[in-house]
Amino acid sequence: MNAVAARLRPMRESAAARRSEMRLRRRLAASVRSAGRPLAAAVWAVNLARALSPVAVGLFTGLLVQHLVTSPRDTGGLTRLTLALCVTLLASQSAEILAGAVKFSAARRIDRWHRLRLADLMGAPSGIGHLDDPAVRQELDQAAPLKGLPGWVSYTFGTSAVGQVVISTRTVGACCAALVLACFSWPLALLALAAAMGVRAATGRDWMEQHAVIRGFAPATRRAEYWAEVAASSWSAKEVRVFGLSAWAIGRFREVLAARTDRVARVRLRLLRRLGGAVLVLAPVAALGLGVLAAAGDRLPPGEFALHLGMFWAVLSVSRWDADSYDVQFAGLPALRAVDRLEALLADADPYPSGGLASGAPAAGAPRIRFESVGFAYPGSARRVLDGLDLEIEPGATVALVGVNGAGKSTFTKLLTGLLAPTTGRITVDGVPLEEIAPSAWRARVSVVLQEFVHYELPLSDNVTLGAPGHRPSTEALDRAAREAGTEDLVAAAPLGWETPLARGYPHGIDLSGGQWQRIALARALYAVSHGARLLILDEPTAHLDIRAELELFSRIGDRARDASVLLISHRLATVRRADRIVLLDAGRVAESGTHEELMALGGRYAEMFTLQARRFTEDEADPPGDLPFVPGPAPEAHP
Ligand SMILES: Nc1ncnc2c1ncn2[C@@H]1O[C@H](COP(=O)(O)OP(=O)(O)OP(=O)(O)O)[C@@H](O)[C@H]1O
Repeated sequence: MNAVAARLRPMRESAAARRSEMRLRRRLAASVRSAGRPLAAAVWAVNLARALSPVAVGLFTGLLVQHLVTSPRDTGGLTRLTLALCVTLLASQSAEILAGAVKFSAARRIDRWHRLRLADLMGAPSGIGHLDDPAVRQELDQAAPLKGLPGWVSYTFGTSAVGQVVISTRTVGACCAALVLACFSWPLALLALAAAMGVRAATGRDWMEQHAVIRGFAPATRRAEYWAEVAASSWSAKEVRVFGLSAWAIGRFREVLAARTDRVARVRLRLLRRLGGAVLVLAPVAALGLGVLAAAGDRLPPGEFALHLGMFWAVLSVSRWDADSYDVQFAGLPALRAVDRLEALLADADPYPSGGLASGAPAAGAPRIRFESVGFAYPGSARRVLDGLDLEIEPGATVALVGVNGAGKSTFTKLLTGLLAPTTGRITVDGVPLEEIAPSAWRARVSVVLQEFVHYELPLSDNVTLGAPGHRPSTEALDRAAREAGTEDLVAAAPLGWETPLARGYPHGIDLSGGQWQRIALARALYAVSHGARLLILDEPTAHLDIRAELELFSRIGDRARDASVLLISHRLATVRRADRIVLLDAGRVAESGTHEELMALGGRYAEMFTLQARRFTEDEADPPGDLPFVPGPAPEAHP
């Protein structure tokens, strides 16, 4: 009994897999609705017309031949049948031409809908942990097949959804043709269907193998295309010329392409020999032989024989493996499977799943923040970037966080903003655990200049007011932020003032230097402070500025920073020396903490790093590192 069950299991599994694939195919075809009703209806109608036209052509051809043989003098009947055949052929050609245009428009709209669906999915969690999760990235790549295989075919979710409609309607057409055939001969109808399915299965394996070969080359092709881009792009032009990289980069591109073409050609030849010869030639010939034999034996009148032939070819159309089959197999179905897996993965991706359910919003003033034994490891990594970290940021204080590259300073800011949740320990704001505060409420209290701040290709004003998107933009606040961040000259000189687009591609658009972009990011953060943010996080806020510009900038923003607690991260120790407290991060925890004077007196790592930097400045005869006036002042007693 068990042996029988064991034998049946693979069959049951493959039947279940087929049923699941059919469900996915139905979902794929149904997603054509996202192109809008009229366009979706057009996709179905045009493709149905394409699929049924071989049946109609076969029918009218058979009738015409029969009429020619039986009533050659009936010119009226012959004319009507000829006209019907011509109209059918014309309709068939028109449907072919229309199909391309309809597919293009529908696929674009479906792609837009699909992209928004993925953006909604990825944007739903309030944190960013899932963005770094390799499993999520892999599913996202699979779910968004917008590029296809590099340098080979280009398919998208939209083209594969329309492709599924093409395949479904083609199957309907083939079944209609088989039904017509069955009216005359059931065996022939069955033989034609079997031949069609056999050819499809055999050539399907051929396509799969070819796809596997091309996929195997994908990483090399991607690299080669990157080199071709390096050789010909404006962003790389200077280095390419100075280093003389052009010929080398193009040579790499050619090498990979030649190797790939050679491999694919060999696979295709081998497969064609093995499969093509046997299946593509023998099966149709064998099936057609039946009809020919029947005709030769006078059992089929010529008209019916012509109809048989037409129907036979119509049935065989379902055996075709073309771009649509390819799209569905390698883009549409994998994308839908990946969307399902992505939904499951992201269902519990919120760093604080219960965020905002409890008492909630922090008080209005500068917050008191405590990190209590906080540990953190990135997903997929065993290394604890933070390990038992205890730290308090008092209301209105300026705390500087220093440490070597990779010490975990930026990770600290991600935890502080609730983008990531601690693996162990907890963070509290005014005594309330961060997981009990709604992410949106907490983030309205926080303003940041991140190391990798965003260059928005938007007007200058939007680049600043995005710091407080919930507030009506005010010119007064804009001008103040510009003054404090030192961008007022930039705004005055810009061709359209605040409305100047910060991108070259737009009319009157301008491009900014690294330092100017950094000032814009600062203006954005200060604009947020003037709209209620009470924790200002500055992660290397002046990395692109020279030391004089930095000095001048900090003297300007010192006053503004008085309204908020400030967390300042910088490798320039001269920048941080006037902070209320300097915290040195090492091995995932606070190694040293105190004022500049206290830490220098301690003679530990901070003192060593500061002395090293000071010596370098002295040797370079550059500005001494001692006097940057970043002095937000003592913590106020109470905050309105
Ligand atoms: N998304 C991530 N996934 C996995 N590991 C990460 C990720 N981001 C950072 N890390 C690792 O965490 C450690 C701390 O990185 P972090 O960026 O917080 O350091 P940092 O002190 O800000 O460094 P730097 O001074 O260079 O900016 C590094 O070892 C880094 O490789």
